[in-house]
Amino acid sequence: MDTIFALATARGKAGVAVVRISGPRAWAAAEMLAGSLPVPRQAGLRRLRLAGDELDEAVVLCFAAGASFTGEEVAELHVHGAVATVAAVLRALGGIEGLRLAEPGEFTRRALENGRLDLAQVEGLSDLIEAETEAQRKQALAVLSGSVGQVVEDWRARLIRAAALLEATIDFADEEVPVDVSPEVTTLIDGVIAALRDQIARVGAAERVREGFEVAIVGRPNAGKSTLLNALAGREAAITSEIAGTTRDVIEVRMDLGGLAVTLLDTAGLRETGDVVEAIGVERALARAEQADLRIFLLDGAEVPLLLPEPGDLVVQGKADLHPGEGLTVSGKTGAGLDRLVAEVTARLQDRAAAAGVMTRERHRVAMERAFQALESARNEVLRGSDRVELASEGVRQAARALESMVGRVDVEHLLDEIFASFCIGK
Ligand SMILES: Nc1nc2c(c(=O)[nH]1)N(C=O)[C@@H](CNc1ccc(C(=O)N[C@@H](CCC(=O)O)C(=O)O)cc1)CN2
Ligand SMILES: Nc1nc2c(ncn2[C@@H]2O[C@H](COP(=O)(O)OP(=O)(O)OP(=O)(O)O)[C@@H](O)[C@H]2O)c(=O)[nH]1
Ligand SMILES: [Mg+2]
Repeated sequence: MDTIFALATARGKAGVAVVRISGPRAWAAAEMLAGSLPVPRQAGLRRLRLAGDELDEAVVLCFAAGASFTGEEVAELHVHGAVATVAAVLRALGGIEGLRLAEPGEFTRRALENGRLDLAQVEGLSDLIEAETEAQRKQALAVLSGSVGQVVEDWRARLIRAAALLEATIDFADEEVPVDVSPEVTTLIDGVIAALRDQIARVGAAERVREGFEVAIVGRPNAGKSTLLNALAGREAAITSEIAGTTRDVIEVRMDLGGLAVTLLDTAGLRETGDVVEAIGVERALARAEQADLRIFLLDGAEVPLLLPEPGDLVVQGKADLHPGEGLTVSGKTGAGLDRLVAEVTARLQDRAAAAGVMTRERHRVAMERAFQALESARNEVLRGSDRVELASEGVRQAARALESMVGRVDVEHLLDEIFASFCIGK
């Protein structure tokens, strides 16, 4: 097994940078530079040297094999965060026999291979590193902590028991079976089916928390959509002008609304138009608005053509400084009503986010769907009578295997490259 190393902290100038080394030669490599090592899990201040050349004064931290993030022997060099210092330390490590630079996500891949993390936890760690808002952070941390594995293990244990009960009746098929297991088996299967149905329905909300909700501002040309977007973003993200039909492309602004990641979309003003380019803009506006989680209809007196509000959408009167109206009124120009609008959007999205469950990815949904299908047919076989028990137990075991794929107990090699490709080097 190679010993790998990488900068674990972000690239570029910083107060302190951490270089991580993992593998059988990690301690030996750290000792070559530091002269001596502190006892495991205790920080020690050391001068790092290579062939008499002083590299830095660093804090060194070691973890023993079997008690580290990767499960391997690990050493960390906490050095001054200068670009040149990091470069010198990485160069020094690269010159040591048996050491090589880690690939993106390779430390985490080793943690997975050594059973320190399951596949869902790896996804949680990836999400945690990407987290920009409180809701993303909390959701990712729960997944990293093993919440998916716990739920899957509970379901799996119930299914294994159901399969064992069914198989017991196969073994005793020729003899007199003392008890009819089908009531207990159906109870077990029905319990898991209900739990699956509930969690499947919650994946969508969890995905919105993870990826961010989309909120589209729509309205007629000149309604003040781009001015409103700029006011909400706090910067001039979109061009505004008194000419109707100014915006053509969809303009995206990332925001944090009450801890939720939100992409706010400014769109072309909706109208029938002979202008070819503007017509493309209107098409794009309609397509994105239809996909969005919530639409803000910004009115300037008249109705918005070409698009109807859906339940849950917001209808807002714009240019409140010119014509004060009823209900929710805003002015992108003066800022009047913006706080209320933001509070209203936030509340609606928080309602939807509250439906998020433990499972956070399409991959989880697909696995749960497979398990669900297998259990539905297994349940039918149980109800059809004793000559179908083998099919029933096979269905239950198939469901258990589908669930296990969520945490990676069954073959998942093909997924790993994709997951780790999104990791940064040093993680
Ligand atoms: N300096 C430093 N800080 C860090 C990390 C790190 O690798 N180094 N982490 C990296 O992501 C995170 C902490 N995660 C860690 C997870 C497990 C172990 C670990 O040593 N696990 C052992 C022992 C467990 C225990 O003592 O309770 C194990 O699982 O056997 C260390 C860090 C965040 N902060
Ligand atoms: N008085 C007043 N004028 C506004 C307000 N919001 C926008 N305007 C003006 O209305 C005109 C159109 O504003 P935009 O924000 O470009 O309108 P839009 O809806 O993005 O227009 P299109 O991109 O063409 O669809 C500009 O002259 C703005 O200065 C407002 O709240 N009050
Ligand atoms: Mg505009």
